[in-house]
Amino acid sequence: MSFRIQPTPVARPNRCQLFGPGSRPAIFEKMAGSAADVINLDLEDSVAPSDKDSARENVIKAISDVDWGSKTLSVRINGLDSPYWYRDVVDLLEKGGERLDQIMIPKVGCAADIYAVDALVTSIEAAMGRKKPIAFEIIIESAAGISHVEEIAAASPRLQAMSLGAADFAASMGMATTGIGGTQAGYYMHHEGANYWSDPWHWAQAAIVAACRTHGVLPVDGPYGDFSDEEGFRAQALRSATLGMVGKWAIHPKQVALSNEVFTPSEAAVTEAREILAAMETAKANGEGATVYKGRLVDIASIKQAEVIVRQSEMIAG
Ligand SMILES: CC(=O)SCCNC(=O)CCNC(=O)[C@H](O)C(C)(C)COP(=O)(O)OP(=O)(O)OC[C@H]1O[C@@H](n2cnc3c(N)ncnc32)[C@H](O)[C@@H]1OP(=O)(O)O
Ligand SMILES: O=CC(=O)O
Ligand SMILES: [Mg+2]
Repeated sequence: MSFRIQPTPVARPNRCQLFGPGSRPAIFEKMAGSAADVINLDLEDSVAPSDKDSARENVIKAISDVDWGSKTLSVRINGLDSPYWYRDVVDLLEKGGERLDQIMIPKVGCAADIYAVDALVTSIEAAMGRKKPIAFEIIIESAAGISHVEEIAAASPRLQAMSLGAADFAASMGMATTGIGGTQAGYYMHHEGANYWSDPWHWAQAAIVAACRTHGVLPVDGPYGDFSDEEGFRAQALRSATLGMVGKWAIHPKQVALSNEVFTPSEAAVTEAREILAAMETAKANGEGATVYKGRLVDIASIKQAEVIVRQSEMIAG
């Protein structure tokens, strides 16, 4: 326990982040017309080195030319280990216009990475007289990133969201897989003749959720590469939601509805949460801190659990 109140993350829907390569401007309108809450135009790993400059130009033009509606508009810049990132930041801030909400910093390994981008962004914003400060989101996708996840979550007041990037994470950790997220064939327990698959992403997700919740940042699950496997995506997303994450990336339009469905509290869940709140109101009126709801204990902690679901549902409904 701590006397400090846990900070509340920004109140905006983040159920699905739809990605698209900045080198593929033909899909930008389709992305804008999707049901994703967040759009991520990518300058990083879905863009070939030879296309980096033209992709940046496409993205800068699309920020103002495309009608993004009320979506959160984010651009993933290149990593700090590349020769491209500073030009991404300078051009996005100088030429991108006020519609851009956020930049995503990939492969963050320590708090100083965020400090470096923050310093550059802060200086350009001041020079340009930008009215709306740019928010940050980052990806934890390396051994260094997960090792320093808590200092990273605390690194800047600009930081709104943090994602687990399963592909680069697996590579950095030396994991024996080419799968991007989801069940991994080799990760199972064997007991009395049967195999039981476990979740190799669980510990990293739990570390991200804890760091994010400590510092008021939205925890988000990253990509699920096999976009033909809807049930695999749903299972991964359900595990993430159960663990405290608020949304997931879509790397194909097929995944948007699935993600929205999983990360929107169901009517049944909201009804039950409201009934628990009502039961606790009655308990309070009777001078009790604990009572019974559907044959199980509910107490003052149950109010906070139920409020998580009701608040999420109300925020999504607007
Ligand atoms: C590990 C990471 O870093 S993940 C994040 C970076 N990666 C990305 O951004 C990749 C994003 N996704 C893509 O580039 C593409 O979806 C691909 C390459 C996976 C598949 O592209 P395609 O072969 O065109 O897919 P497919 O033929 O199934 O597309 C179906 C329709 O959806 C459209 N579409 C495809 N991808 C997207 C997208 N990301 N956003 C919006 N629309 C899309 C296609 O244009 C096509 O539209 P149409 O029916 O009007 O012709
Ligand atoms: O950037 C995302 C990842 O999975 O790597
Ligand atoms: Mg990556």
